Amino acid sequence: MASGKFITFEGIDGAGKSTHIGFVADLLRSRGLNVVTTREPGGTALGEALREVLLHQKMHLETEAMLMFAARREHLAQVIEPALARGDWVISDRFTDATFAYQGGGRQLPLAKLEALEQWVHPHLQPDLTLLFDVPLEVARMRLDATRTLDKFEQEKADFFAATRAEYLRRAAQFPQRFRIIDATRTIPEIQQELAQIIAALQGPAA
Ligand SMILES: Nc1ncnc2c1ncn2[C@@H]1O[C@H](COP(=O)(O)OP(=O)(O)O)[C@@H](O)[C@H]1O
Ligand SMILES: Cc1cn([C@H]2C[C@H](O)[C@@H](COP(=O)(O)OP(=O)(O)O)O2)c(=O)[nH]c1=O
Repeated sequence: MASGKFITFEGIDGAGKSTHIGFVADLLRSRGLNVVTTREPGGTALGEALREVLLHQKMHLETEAMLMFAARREHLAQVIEPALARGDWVISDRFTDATFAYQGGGRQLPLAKLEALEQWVHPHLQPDLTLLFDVPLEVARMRLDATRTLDKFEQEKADFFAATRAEYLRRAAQFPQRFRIIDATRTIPEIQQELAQIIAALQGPAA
């Protein structure tokens, strides 16, 4: 059986990543592949309950980081690992890079602590492809303001998002083999055209 791949979507709030998840999933499904779409924090009943707490309650920074990884542990056990074991493709709206970017970059938690949690929770698994939707802060903020009531993270100030974005870009440079930086200031059709090319290259001609 062909083995499925694990694709993650990342970026600061308002970059536009959620807009494109359905497009990429449909692209893969149209080629006969089984695709599971999911999100973090969340993806399981417990994970969604933790998401409610994480997005709306104030807490110690280390509690926040550990709850992100607790939700992830459940998500891996219940959704991601079984799907990959079946040969399905998995698309997750955020994964561990988000913890490095938000809790590490944005909130300045030492990265070594996050690396320790990562080693604990998924020592042997990394995404096959991480699509980093990158936009300047002002663009992201404008897109967010236009659409919704802001949660705990979305209410953070510009310097928080500058540090979050910088950590995402630092990780993209650190792991160039799995990251693709998407210039998300472009129009949705332009971005979709690039996504289609990236997915075609990932999938290979024979699939
Ligand atoms: N390339 C784009 N150009 C203009 N608006 C966009 C673009 N991509 C997304 N949007 C809009 O920006 C808002 C935030 O997009 P969303 O995908 O929810 O962001 P994210 O998931 O990264 O927080 C939505 O209203 C969406 O329609
Ligand atoms: C997965 C993850 C998300 N987050 C934050 C980023 C987002 O602000 C928030 C929820 O992510 P997201 O689902 O992208 O929000 P929305 O549905 O509003 O677009 O959680 C972290 O701070 N650390 C993490 O590890």
